[in-house]
Amino acid sequence: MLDFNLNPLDEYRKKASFEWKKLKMLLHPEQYAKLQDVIMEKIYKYPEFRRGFCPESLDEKRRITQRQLNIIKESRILDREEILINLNKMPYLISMLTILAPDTCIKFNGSVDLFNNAILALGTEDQLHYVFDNKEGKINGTFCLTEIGHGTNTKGMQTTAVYDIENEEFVINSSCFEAAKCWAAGLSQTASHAIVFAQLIVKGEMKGLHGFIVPLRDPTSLIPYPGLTIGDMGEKTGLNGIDNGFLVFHNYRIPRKNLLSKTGGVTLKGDYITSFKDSKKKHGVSLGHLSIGRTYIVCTAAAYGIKALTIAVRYAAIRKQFGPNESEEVSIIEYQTHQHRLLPHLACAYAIRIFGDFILPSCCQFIFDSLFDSSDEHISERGMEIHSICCGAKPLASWSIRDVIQECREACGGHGYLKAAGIGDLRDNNDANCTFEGDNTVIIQQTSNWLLKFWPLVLKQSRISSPMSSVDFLTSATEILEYKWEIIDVEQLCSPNNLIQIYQWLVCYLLRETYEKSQKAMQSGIDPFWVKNNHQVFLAKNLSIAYTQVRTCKSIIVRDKY
Ligand SMILES: Cc1cc2nc3c(=O)[nH]c(=O)nc-3n(C[C@H](O)[C@H](O)[C@H](O)COP(=O)(O)OP(=O)(O)OC[C@H]3O[C@@H](n4cnc5c(N)ncnc54)[C@H](O)[C@@H]3O)c2cc1C
Repeated sequence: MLDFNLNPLDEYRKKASFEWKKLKMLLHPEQYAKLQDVIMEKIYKYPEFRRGFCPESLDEKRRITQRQLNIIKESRILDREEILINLNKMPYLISMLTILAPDTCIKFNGSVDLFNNAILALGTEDQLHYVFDNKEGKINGTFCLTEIGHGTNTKGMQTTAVYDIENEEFVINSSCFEAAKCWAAGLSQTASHAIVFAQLIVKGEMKGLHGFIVPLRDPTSLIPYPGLTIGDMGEKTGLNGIDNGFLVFHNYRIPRKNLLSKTGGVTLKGDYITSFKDSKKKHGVSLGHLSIGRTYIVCTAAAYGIKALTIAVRYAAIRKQFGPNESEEVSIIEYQTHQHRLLPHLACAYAIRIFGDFILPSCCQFIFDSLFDSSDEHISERGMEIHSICCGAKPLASWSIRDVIQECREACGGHGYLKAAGIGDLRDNNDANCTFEGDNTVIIQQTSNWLLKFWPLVLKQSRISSPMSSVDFLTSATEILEYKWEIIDVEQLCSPNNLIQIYQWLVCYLLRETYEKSQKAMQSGIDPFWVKNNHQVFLAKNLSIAYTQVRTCKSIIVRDKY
């Protein structure tokens, strides 16, 4: 590892109480540093990855993003088969691409991963060719769930797919403007195929939300097919290389075989079939598959935060204001307030980065096992657990990094507000992390809902264990709640084991409080919908956060366990 060239940061680099090379090796083991070089060599030869500082038009941004996406597909950098050889390299790739080409990295997630994973999770073997075609760049995917009228409430979605027995086709319609699909990445200009979620209607009966593979445009000319109105969402606060669009269906027909029918299919004669026996199992597995985007977000958020902190900490070492006398000014990093503002965020970004190193490979491993290894009897429970961890991890990471970036911006004063400082773009890009793949405030409720199922087992004094062991400590919940700490100094307080014990106590406490208060409210006749709503702010939301913090701390301590 090369030393830095002489530069104005040397004064502070020399003062470090640790060896920076050792720390770097811990975070970036040599094999990944080499991988980074290999990838840079692969893609840096393309001018699309060497961009200047000139502002680009919206069209140009989008053209470059699509070109970059094609290059990533062609060079197979994020190819599933490549990654399966060493799952741990995935977070490094995502972090690197997030810094190099954030829009492209996010577009890859929407148009390749979400599209392909929906087919792998919900589709059948005959539909796998779409996955390969998408990977090879023969088609471009997009994922259309959100509608104008309903985003997080998927049950309320109004796009319909009615089965036409005579023609063996589904007829898709947007019943009103509110049913228009919106936001999907790549939909506006580049996607040739979409995964569309619509209410399935068979013989006049509603069968609930189902996924369909819908051809949108000719893959070569990219001209939309008749029966569709496709438009653009317009310029966004960030990530403008991505062509997010909207879509309205007018009696649009697709073949019967385009229904993703792993959990429920329709026969030629229009009978709805579903394997009730293991539908619960399939649900858990599907949720696990669809978690991958949230694990990406943990890694992209960490990468944004680390970049913002690098800028702010370096700036703090160079920037001088005030001093003990008129002739001497000191670097702003010397100010207690400045350290207090930046250093906890630095620790937080490290923690999220390491958590990403754990959660993304865990999710990839889960997807791999669920597809190719039938020996895991608990695969469905594992899917549920991955889903529950990710529904806490995405909010924790994106909210924390939102605060990290904002503090970094302010810590750089007026210069931090310049476009050229780069912090504003990081803030705008991370902002979307709080909303897409499920709004933070809403998805975090999935984590607490899952945790609440374990409290009755605590009351029965049953042994609690889960495939990824994230709730095993609840077996000792009663003893944990009795813990008394005799901590004498900060060092002891911050020892990893103490921190985990403290967070575990908090999880047990919040779990007991949320459960007991909800039960009491329910017994008094309050509707379960309002009971859940009324216990979010001080209980359920904090419960999910504390549980995710336990997982984060554990991934730091035992980062090589998984
Ligand atoms: C850049 C970007 C890219 C996107 N890409 C895609 C894509 O590729 N495909 C796709 O299908 N969608 C995509 N989306 C849409 C995204 O998934 C939705 O915006 C998101 O799910 C939130 O839905 P909504 O916008 O309808 O917000 P709403 O659900 O209307 O939420 C609005 C507010 O109400 C609050 N709220 C809602 N319900 C509750 C509740 N029960 N309890 C408490 N508070 C609540 C939320 O916290 C939120 O603050 C994208 C969005 C963005 C910004």
